[in-house]
Formats: sequence, C-alpha cells, structure tokens
Amino acid sequence: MQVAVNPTTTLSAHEHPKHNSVSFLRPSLPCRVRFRFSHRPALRANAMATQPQQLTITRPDDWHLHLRDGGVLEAVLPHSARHFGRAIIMPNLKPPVTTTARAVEYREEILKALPAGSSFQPLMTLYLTDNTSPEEIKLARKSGVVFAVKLYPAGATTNSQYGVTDIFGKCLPVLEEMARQEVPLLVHGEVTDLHVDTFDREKVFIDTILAPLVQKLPQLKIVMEHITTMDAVNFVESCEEGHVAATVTPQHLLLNRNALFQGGLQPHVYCLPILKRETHRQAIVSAVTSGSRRYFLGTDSAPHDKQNKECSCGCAGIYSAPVALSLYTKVFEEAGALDKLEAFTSFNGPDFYGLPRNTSKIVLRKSPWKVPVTYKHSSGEIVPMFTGSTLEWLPSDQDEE
Ligand SMILES: NC(=O)N[C@@H](CC(=O)O)C(=O)O
Repeated sequence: MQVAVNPTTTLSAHEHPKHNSVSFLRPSLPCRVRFRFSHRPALRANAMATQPQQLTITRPDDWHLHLRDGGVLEAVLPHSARHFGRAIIMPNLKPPVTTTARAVEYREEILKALPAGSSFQPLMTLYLTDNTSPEEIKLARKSGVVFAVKLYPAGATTNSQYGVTDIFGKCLPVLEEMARQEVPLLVHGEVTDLHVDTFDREKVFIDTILAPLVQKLPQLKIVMEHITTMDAVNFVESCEEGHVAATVTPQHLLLNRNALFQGGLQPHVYCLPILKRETHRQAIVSAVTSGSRRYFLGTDSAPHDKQNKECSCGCAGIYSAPVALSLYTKVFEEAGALDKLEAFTSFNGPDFYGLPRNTSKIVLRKSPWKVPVTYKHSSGEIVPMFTGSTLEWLPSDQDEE
C-alpha cells in the first residue's frame, strides 16, 4: 500500500470542515485498537501533520453483492464495477439461481450489462434448497464460474422463501459433497423462529446451527455473511483460521440500532440482519481493524426501489455500492488502522477463496464528494446509503504513470 501525505494541507481532526453533517455514530475506541498517536504534544503534532491524504491500494473485491436483474442490474452494476475487481453475486433473484445452468446464464446477463472496457468479474453462487443435489455441486465445481453456495434459512430475508428448512437432514449430503469439492458455504446466519427476538437471531443461529455444523463437517469452508454481533466475532475467532471467515458490511461498522429510529423511522438503514446495539458494533470494528485475516469486505449492497423501502411494509436491504469503499476507509481511519485497510479490502477475501489477488490498483483521495440523493433506472429509483451527504474519501482509478 502506498500512502501519500501532504503536510501543508493536512488538518487535525477538529479542524476538518464540516460538510452537510453525515450523522455517523462516531466509534468510541474499540478495546483492541491501538492508536499510534503519542501523548507527547510535539510528537502528536508531528503525527497529525502526516495524516495521509491519499492511499493507493490493490483493487478490492466485494465478497457479498446483490445485483438483481433487468433495469436494476443495468443501473447498479457500474457502481460496483468502478471500484471492485470481482464480486460474489448473491443468487436470491425471483426465481432464485438454484442450478449451475441458470448461474451461467445470469453471469452472461451481468457481463452484457457491464460498461465498455470494464474487467469486473462476477463470481457466481447457487441458492441452496432442500432439493439441491450433490450432483449439482459437482456441476458447479466443474463449471469454473460458480464459486460458492448460499444458505438462506427459509423466510430469513429478501426472496428466501425457497431457502433451507432442513439443514441437518435433507441438505447434509450436499454439504458433504461441498466439503469434498472445496466449495464454500456462505451463510445468512439468522434463525427464523418468530419466538426468537429479532436482535438475538444471529446468536441463536450460531448456537443451534452453525457451531454444530462446524463440528459435524470441520472440512467445510464457511463464510458467515454480514456479521452483526460480538457473538459472531467470538465464534469466528474460535474456529480454525482458513475454514471459517466472515464478511462485514459498512452499515454494521458505522451504525448501531439507534440509527433506525433517529428522528423517525428510517427505512433506508433497515437491513437484515438488523443493526445491533453499540457494544456489538464496537466489537466488529475492533475485529476487522485488528488485522485479522478472518474478515473481509462484503458490502451486502442490496438495491430496492424507493417505493418498496418507503411504504407500510418496507423491504430489507441497504444500497451501498457507490459509497462502500469511502465508508470502509473512514472506519479504518477513525480506528487509526489505515495500514490494515488493504488486507481487509483486497487480500483476505481472495486468500480465503484460494483465488489470486488483484494486480491493478485504486486510489483513495481525501477529497469531499457528495452522495447523489437517488439513482434513477428504467422503472424507478434507488436511494443510496447516506443519501445526499458528503463523504471524505473519494475512490478513483489509479492515475496513469
Ligand atoms: N441484507 C438485506 O437486508 N437484504 C438482502 C438479502 C440479505 O442478504 O439478507 C436483499 O437481497 O435485499
């Protein structure tokens, strides 16, 4: 990672111009994050003067992305393709992508919708059902375009009604085949029992499904997607490195559940798993900024039309693709861990999946930019995360040498 500093224009934290105030909940110091500023005034001033204004990092990948199809796909794909080299494409379309043949077709649709000259690579996934066969896993492995299988507990989230109801029964032969074929299982880690409190669903899933699954099939590679709790961090840390990992979204790093109710009900920060309390957010920030190889970038960018978010029964999902990289950088900067950013965004993911790291670079400049209020598409509009606010880190392609 290259870091460029510009001492003449560097401002100390309290001198930064306030732009349109983004209501981030400023992280208080997570327990394991070490700040490298000295308490001696002279040294501290020096450190302030060397705050980076520009970072050059290996191009990141997004290990959890919803692209949808049709007009929405065309509208959102350029935002991911601009910043990310590859992305794991989630299969929860209507109807879901349950076969390799359909994954191959969907991949073609994505490639066709890419902006000219883009080298973005969609890494396809299959949607696990009670009827998925071990044969399908062999086909997936052979295809060279399917990289994982997604477990949605039936009823857990958007378009999950065809998901799994019987993981340790009907699905077991498939999971055993995945372990043999080294195809990772990507997990939406929430139980769907209506008697379990919404805020406890991840923990109960870990205790009743995930921990027993890891015990039963220790060779199966598992990614716990979009983790939201200290319990998930503890679980991931307790497993063998390289076997169980986790993706982390910008919203679960920057927001706690108060954001859902700040000044009124806020549909655009409603996602699943739902935002949790502050102590959980701090645990996740601490985990990802520690430099651990078990965590990697997965935006869970999940576009829904404005009218389907702002209504009496709004959809779960936050559209973060255009802002995600700026937001992750902010998180690492505020934790004093910018030196750990590149491993999280660009190394840990491909290393876990056994894929090469990207070779191209992307530049992040400290240069305020305004998030558009909405993105229009052929039949509606999508409101991005932090709509209309000003963010500090602007990602762009590397300058020509
Ligand atoms: N995260 C969300 O709230 N929604 C996702 C599905 C998912 O990953 O849960 C979606 O597809 O809209």
